[in-house]
Amino acid sequence: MVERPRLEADGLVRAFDGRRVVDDVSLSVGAGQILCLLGPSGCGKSTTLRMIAGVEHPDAGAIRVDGRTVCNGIDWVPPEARSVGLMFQDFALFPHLDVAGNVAFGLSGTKADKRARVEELLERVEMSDHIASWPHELSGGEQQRVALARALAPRPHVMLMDEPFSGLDNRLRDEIRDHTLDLLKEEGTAVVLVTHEPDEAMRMADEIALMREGRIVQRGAPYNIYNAPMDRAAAAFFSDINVIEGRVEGALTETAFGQFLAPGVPDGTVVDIVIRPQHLKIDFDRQGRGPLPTPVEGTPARGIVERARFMGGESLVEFRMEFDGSKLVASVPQVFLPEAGTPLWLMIRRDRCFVFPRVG
Ligand SMILES: Nc1ncnc2c1ncn2[C@@H]1O[C@H](COP(=O)(O)OP(=O)(O)OP(=O)(O)O)[C@@H](O)[C@H]1O
Repeated sequence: MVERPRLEADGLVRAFDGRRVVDDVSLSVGAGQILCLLGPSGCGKSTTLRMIAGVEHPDAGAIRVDGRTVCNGIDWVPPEARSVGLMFQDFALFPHLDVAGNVAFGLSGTKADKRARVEELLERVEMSDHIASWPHELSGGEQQRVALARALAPRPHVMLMDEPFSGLDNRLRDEIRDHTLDLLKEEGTAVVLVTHEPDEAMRMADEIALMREGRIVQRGAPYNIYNAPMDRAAAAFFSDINVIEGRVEGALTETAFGQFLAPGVPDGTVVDIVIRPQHLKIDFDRQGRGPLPTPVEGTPARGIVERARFMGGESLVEFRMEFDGSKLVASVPQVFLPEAGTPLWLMIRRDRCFVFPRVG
């Protein structure tokens, strides 16, 4: 039997001043699954989350938690009765309650039951030593861990998180993210996480839903979204990109790097051939001679190094291409800092580039 999703939303719409900021958004999340709503500022991520939480009324659409309708234009279940936990960046702890009091806040049952759940969760977020501390005595990361324990304490079926880690410094953020991920998986909570950071989505998500102007424009596993973006903007959202212009003739585009396939694209269409810096291959050892063309890597083209920078995990080398003076950037996963003015041959992995008809 197929397990029913814990959270389902169908056709959510929300307009402000006649403008649809959420426009027909549907999603479903299973137990222990993390869905990331990813997109630029203002694309409607938070409004979607707020509708699921029940603090914003949709103009249209339905929401179900474990198959129970919590909102559909007729029925309305208030936020506190939806079995939905919330964790936001500025979701502060109650300053007048100690750590135990904060985590116990939403719990019902006997005093002993509540105490047991508080202790269990604090142990899992490694905050047992702080059970009697006050919020102001904790660091930002510690407060975040208590907030996570508090949100999970009532065993919500669905957890909604809006940029929950953005207030933390980098090192702490990675640690807390991993911790949070483990805990959410263990609890089997269905999670919707809102973020505008692709790195965060790649790290946390089982599925990414890419949003743009109120709509989900692409969804899939992080690997698929990264490796098969729907258009140039989707590719550019995840990393810097290089773009080579081409014009289609007979389902092919002729460029200085050889031919690229453009199946189904009408003749005369201008296309963008998009390639990420790590897939632009530098041919290191040719003493001025380019390598022979291959079916996978096409024809080599020569560029002159303009600048090379070491970024820690990679070197970024900027080239001015001889064929048209355009700029291309290659990423090399090691220290590689050629002098400005050095000519080098570049090749493009055919299986790593995307060909999109140019928009606008
Ligand atoms: N209560 C409101 N009244 C009017 N406009 C609103 C209201 N809430 C949100 N908006 C507008 O709706 C659009 C979407 O906002 P939303 O907060 O959902 O975007 P977001 O993708 O979460 O952005 P961010 O990452 O910046 O939080 C924005 O243009 C915002 O100004």
